Amino acid sequence: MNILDKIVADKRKEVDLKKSLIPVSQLEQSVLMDRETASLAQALKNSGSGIIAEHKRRSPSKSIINQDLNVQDVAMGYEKAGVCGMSVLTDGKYFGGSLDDLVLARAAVHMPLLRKEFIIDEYQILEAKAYGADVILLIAAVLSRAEIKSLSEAAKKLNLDVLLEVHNEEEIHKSIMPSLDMLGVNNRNLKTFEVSLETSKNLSKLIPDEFIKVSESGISSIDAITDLKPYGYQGFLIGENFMKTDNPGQYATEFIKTLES
Ligand SMILES: O=C(O)c1ccccc1NCC(=O)[C@H](O)[C@H](O)COP(=O)(O)O
Repeated sequence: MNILDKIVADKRKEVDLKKSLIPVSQLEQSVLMDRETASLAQALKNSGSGIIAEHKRRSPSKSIINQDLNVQDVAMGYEKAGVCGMSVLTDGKYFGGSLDDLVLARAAVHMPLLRKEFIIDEYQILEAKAYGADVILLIAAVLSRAEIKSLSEAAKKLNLDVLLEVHNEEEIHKSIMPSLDMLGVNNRNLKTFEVSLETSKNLSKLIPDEFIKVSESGISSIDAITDLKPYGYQGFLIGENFMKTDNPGQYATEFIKTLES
């Protein structure tokens, strides 16, 4: 069983339990359900840097990255740096995140927030909205075309943007549909955890122009971004490179300043 299959098997149990503890009717009472969402796709279109900065305490590939930071400080630092949006990992078991992280970030900033989660059920999309997200992630490797359609359409009904993540050509062909806003190519091989920007480069030509292209994982330098831009990428999701520092917001500020100079 690969890591994604393991994560998803655990997630199914978690979602079933949560559905019995917190019914949909309770999620629907969140004051954040009526909040006007901000579009990450639009922010990326209008941006020179295209940075989406992630809050990530640990990961299956790197174990501990940084457990000493306050998510609100990180969010405010990223917003001040001028990133287009923030990705908040909400999985607890493998990434040390939570929905509390999402709602705390929401309380601290106005920029678009992506709920970075392994979404397999519409319930998690309602949770995303109820806890302050503007964007959800769908991972093609763990969903059928019919699931991608129903989940992305459910997100659009809540005015959430949809970022669909792919790892290969087959996943792109399976997934293309109008209810997606952004196509993210993940550079991390989930069997070996190796990262290669060649994945983004090779798959770029298969992504239709109407979708904003995002390159995800393993981006650790300005050169990487300069290298990817000619392939049509307008978004760059960066986690570990920012989070391994003592002050991710300050680091992101310097990074964006250099990128835009
Ligand atoms: O990061 C991992 O080890 C990982 C393992 C299994 C599934 C997903 C994983 N990461 C989620 C992400 O997509 C990344 O956190 C995100 O793209 C940022 O990557 P990085 O800049 O390399 O931290």
